[in-house]
Amino acid sequence: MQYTSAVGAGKLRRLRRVFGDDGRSVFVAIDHAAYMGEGPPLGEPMREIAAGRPDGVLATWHLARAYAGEFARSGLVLRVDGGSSEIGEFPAGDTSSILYTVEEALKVGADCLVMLGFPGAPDEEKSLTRLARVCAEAETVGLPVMAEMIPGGWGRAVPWTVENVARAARIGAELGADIIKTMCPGPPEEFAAVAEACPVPVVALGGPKMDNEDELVAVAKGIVAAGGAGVAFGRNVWGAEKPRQLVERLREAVHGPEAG
Ligand SMILES: O=C[C@H](O)COP(=O)(O)O
Repeated sequence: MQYTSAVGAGKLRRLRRVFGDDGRSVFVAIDHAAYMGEGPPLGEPMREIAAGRPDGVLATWHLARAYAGEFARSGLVLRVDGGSSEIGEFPAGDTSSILYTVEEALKVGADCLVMLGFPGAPDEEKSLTRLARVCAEAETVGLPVMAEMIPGGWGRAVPWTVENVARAARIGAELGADIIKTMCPGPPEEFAAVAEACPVPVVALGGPKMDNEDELVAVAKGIVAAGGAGVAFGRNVWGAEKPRQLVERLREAVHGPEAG
């Protein structure tokens, strides 16, 4: 029998809570209302998402508490940065802080933490320092961290090139993150360069709502085919007419037919 440290075992168990046996995951992001303006509708739509059995949900403190029962079978990825309602997708300047300690996150049942990193932004040192500090602290209690890496462009006009997204993902991993969430820089095939460059699993974020669900499901399939570990979609799921069915379709796209 081979023993691992207690915190190592804790991290392993928590990572298993947010990934399937195949090492892939369908995360649903429901944390928008705290910092991105419009957020997911409460009540029945939340229960609908939960009924689709996402592998994990990216949630705020409130949603983690309010829907603890509904999402008990999905891993909880707690948003720990924020404190400004102007963070959005493209911050003019970094106004974010760390809101919760790792102990508080454990109390609410977090299996993982999520926070943003903006490498290549003019004030990148703020978010990258926060990320590194939280990763180091979370490591001491065996709590994984998902870094949402949004490249700022390193002074160039077009920030989301394949090279920049791959570089951003790698930076997140180097600073200590266990999972990277980042954008797909173009067609899903291009995610291969991002996944290959990164030593930890990378999942693709969703972005604004698409008109066609078939296309969204095809993107999820393409991400996995390109070596991505899955998807973390928000608006496209909670904005769907039938969120439960969409989560099931995404599960099938990411994990294969028996998972749907
Ligand atoms: O955690 C929040 C997400 O980054 C936003 O998700 P979304 O772009 O798929 O709506």
